[in-house]
Amino acid sequence: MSGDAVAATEQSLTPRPADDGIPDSKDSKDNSKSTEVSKVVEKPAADLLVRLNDDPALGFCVYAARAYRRGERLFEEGTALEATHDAHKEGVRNVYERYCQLSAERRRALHGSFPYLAWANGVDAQEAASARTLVGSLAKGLVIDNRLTAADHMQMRPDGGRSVEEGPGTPGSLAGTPPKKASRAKTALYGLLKWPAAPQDVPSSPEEDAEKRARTETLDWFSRYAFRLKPEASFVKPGGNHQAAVYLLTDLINHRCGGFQNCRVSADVGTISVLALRDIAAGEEVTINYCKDVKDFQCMGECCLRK
Ligand SMILES: C[S@@+](CC[C@H](N)C(=O)[O-])C[C@H]1O[C@@H](n2cnc3c(N)ncnc32)[C@H](O)[C@@H]1O
Repeated sequence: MSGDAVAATEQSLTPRPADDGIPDSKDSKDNSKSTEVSKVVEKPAADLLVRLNDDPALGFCVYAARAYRRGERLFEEGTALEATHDAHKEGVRNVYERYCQLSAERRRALHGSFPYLAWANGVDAQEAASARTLVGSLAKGLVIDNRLTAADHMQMRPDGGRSVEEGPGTPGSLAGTPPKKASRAKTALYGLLKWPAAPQDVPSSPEEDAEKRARTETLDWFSRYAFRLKPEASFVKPGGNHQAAVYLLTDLINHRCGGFQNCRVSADVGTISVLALRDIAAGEEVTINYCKDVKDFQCMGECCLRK
């Protein structure tokens, strides 16, 4: 993968306009019914486990639960949210609208993977953590470790340094400390991204304030996590607007500098795969290289800590 947050995928994608890639409960055979989630999780870890790292700075980490051979696919998953997202054109960004159009179940799954998104949209932290099992039930061929409690979850995701202007209990406010959000080097690509400031002289209701914040933060979250899809795979032809997408699990894979990563991503119609670049041992952390030339990003992987 190249680039920071919204990185171009290695292969062309053909987006599915009416579908964000996660199978609906009704059309999946195996599948996303929450009653079956525990069965899936109880099985021996066939493919992959997601666990929290002990290091609070890194947040989620993805670990291989068995050995993989070079070239082998670790897992594949559908797109969790796809949107039109062009850094230069405010009018064509539809991230928040696409998020709101998702079914409640799909939004819940996103909250499970992305506590920051949950916070931005006023979702209770415990509720967001409990939704993590959905990641396992919606993504294909994945086994998710759901043994961690919501408390563990929040301990591992401390305040990312953002202040909450309104205190708990204020009407329309989002109580609590926002979970840390990713700050990949994608900011270089989407540095121009700024939601227009609200006019100061127009009084707004608490509800309007809450929605304004949800819009701003949802867009910010997306710009940091989304993979930018190649132009030829966009709804709009090359030279037009950019499509970008987030994935429930692939987005939780941490970075290692060039030569130290053990995987790469490869995108196909509505899905993304994670492929082993070399043999991977059971228990090893799955890593990718976010970008060849990562700026404004202090790598805390062993590749840099050893230096
Ligand atoms: C795409 S997310 C990866 C999943 C992330 N651990 C999480 O819980 O959301 C990218 C973020 O993870 C953290 N991260 C990943 N790899 C890192 C590394 N090598 N050094 C420092 N931070 C890293 C940074 O906060 C980065 O902004």
